[in-house]
Amino acid sequence: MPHADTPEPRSRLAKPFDPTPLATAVLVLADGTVFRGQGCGAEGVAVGEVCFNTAMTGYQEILTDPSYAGQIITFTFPHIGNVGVNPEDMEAERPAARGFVLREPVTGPSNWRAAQDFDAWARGHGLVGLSGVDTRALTRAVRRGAAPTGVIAHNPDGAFDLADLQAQAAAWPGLAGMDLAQAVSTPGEPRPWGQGAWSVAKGYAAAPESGPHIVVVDYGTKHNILRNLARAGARVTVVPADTTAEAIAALKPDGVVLSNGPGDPAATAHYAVPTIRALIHTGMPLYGICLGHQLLSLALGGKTVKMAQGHRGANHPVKDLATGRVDITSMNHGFAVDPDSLPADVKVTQVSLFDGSVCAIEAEGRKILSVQQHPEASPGPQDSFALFDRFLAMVKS
Ligand SMILES: NC(=O)CC[C@H](N)C(=O)O
Repeated sequence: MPHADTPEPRSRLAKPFDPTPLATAVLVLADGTVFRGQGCGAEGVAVGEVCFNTAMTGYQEILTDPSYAGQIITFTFPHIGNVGVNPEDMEAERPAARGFVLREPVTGPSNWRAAQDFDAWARGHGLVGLSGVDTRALTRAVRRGAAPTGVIAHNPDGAFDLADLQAQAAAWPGLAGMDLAQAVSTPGEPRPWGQGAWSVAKGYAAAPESGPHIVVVDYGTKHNILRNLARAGARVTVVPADTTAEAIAALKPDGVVLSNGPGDPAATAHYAVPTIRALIHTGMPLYGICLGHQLLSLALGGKTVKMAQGHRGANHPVKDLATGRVDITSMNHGFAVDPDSLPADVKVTQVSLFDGSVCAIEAEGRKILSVQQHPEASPGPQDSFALFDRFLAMVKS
């Protein structure tokens, strides 16, 4: 009971969190927890691993990062939509994420770069969304449940069979053991980056036609990795995830980049590791980013594990063990390299200051650059771009 002298709440903040009578979307976790809110983006049902990203900017880049295949992304930053969406900020042709969860209704765009409204864009891409959720409570539930499975259902009529949605969530197998790289990889033949309709038509600077030739094995590469390689002076060719070492060698690369990508690295290993091992054997300079770093570690004899808490955000401090320098990085991973599994000639060179997990490795006597972070993701905003130049210097040395 309130005290008789308690003043009436005056501010808007004192209103109940979700006063809307009809929930037009729900998120149901496998354990039966239900979050109600307002639907946005596409109507329909989407199932996947529920994760959260703490970045304050870059929602379009996050939603179009192919590494999010099979996932529902909770944005802990409340204002999503304020800069709209535009063709230059796509990290892939289309989003691979399953859906998204927001605190506030989608904010209308107010930015000179905005080409489209976020809500309409999400609808057009079939991304099922939910707003009006207490994302702090959901984030805590995700942390407690170690990446739970969930189902988002968006139906303007507000009719939901919660038991059925929970059953769908419970039946989803989870990301552990799932190979998703092939599903998002470049299909078909090797493609030059920076020439032709794929990139120039979008207004990206053309890649140089000379310079070191870098082959990117596309396990779900973000376009900004390709742009950064081109910026650093490389001629770039993108090949499908299951390309053999012989087919890569036939392209006569000066170095090979193993890209980021979705799913469980151990499930992708059966076709990726033989290729990477053969490349290591030839002495080819290799640069592994995120999933690529995990696959490189597997190829060197290590193991990967599913993390209790994934890392997704733009302010993840990483310490270099040799120099003591700390970089603020962008991260997006739910698996990590097990440091105890690495053979004696492979050293951990960088660790996360959040949980001590492996952030970079070095292999004795080999031209290998291998990082868990996303150096192309502009966290600082340019702190990590130098890694691309470092790789090209390694290629030329
Ligand atoms: N961004 C990535 O490449 C992610 C790698 C891997 N799918 C993970 O979740 O750990």
